[in-house]
Amino acid sequence: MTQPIPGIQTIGMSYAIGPRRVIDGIDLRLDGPRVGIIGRNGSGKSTLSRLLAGLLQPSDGTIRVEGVDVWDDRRAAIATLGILFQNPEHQIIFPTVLEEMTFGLRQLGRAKSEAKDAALATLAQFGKAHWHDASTEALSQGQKHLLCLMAVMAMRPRWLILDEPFAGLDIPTRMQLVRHLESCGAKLLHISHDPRDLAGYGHICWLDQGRIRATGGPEVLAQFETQMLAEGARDDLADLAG
Ligand SMILES: Nc1ncnc2c1ncn2[C@@H]1O[C@H](COP(=O)(O)OP(=O)(O)OP(=O)(O)O)[C@@H](O)[C@H]1O
Repeated sequence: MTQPIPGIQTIGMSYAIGPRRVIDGIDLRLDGPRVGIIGRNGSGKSTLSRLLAGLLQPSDGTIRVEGVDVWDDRRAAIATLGILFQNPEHQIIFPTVLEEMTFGLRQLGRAKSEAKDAALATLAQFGKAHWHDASTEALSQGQKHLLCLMAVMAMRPRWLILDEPFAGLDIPTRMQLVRHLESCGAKLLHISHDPRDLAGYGHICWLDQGRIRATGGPEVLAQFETQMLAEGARDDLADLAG
């Protein structure tokens, strides 16, 4: 049997909205432990994260994550990768922490008691065992982010896709979440418009108008920042990006 290709691989991946390709023929070969995707507003970052997570069907091309076709094989996709969004309100659907944490595990086919045990073990691992019957509505914004992270990590994904998860968080909350992420054990694909989020990442791709403009090491972040400062000096907000 042939071994699946490790990491994330896209070939000719496009996503069109009407006549416009907001993701335009992207070929990527990415592997962990930490990959950053940088791009300005409207460059297609959220669309890319949803394509890689299998939440959108590409108009063209293929996407494989650790060999899994994430659109065609949803069960394998949710066992392989998790995604954290900017706004945890869009992710949390249950009234208590434990219900929220067991939902994904049940989707993976785990029995009720097994899902509960796995959720409780993850809460304990994050030092939050006492949260199990807390109301999700009563959590602060930072706590909601942490709940989403724990709910995803309970499923033991190999990849965690982060779509600007730190926007709007204060410095201590952000630092705590970064610490949890660094020790979570999943490969990280972190998407952001802010080079500071991706400092220390070994592999960076610069997304520009739905295409990969540059890919490489940390020097790509410096190139991006230089370009953004130049655009910021002359830009007019009337010019729509993307
Ligand atoms: N539902 C939609 N209908 C029409 N255009 C859309 C839709 N969703 C996204 N777009 C367009 O696709 C392009 C890429 O959007 P996307 O949200 O992926 O960018 P982004 O890089 O995540 O932006 P931001 O940093 O502002 O969140 C943008 O020009 C956006 O206007």
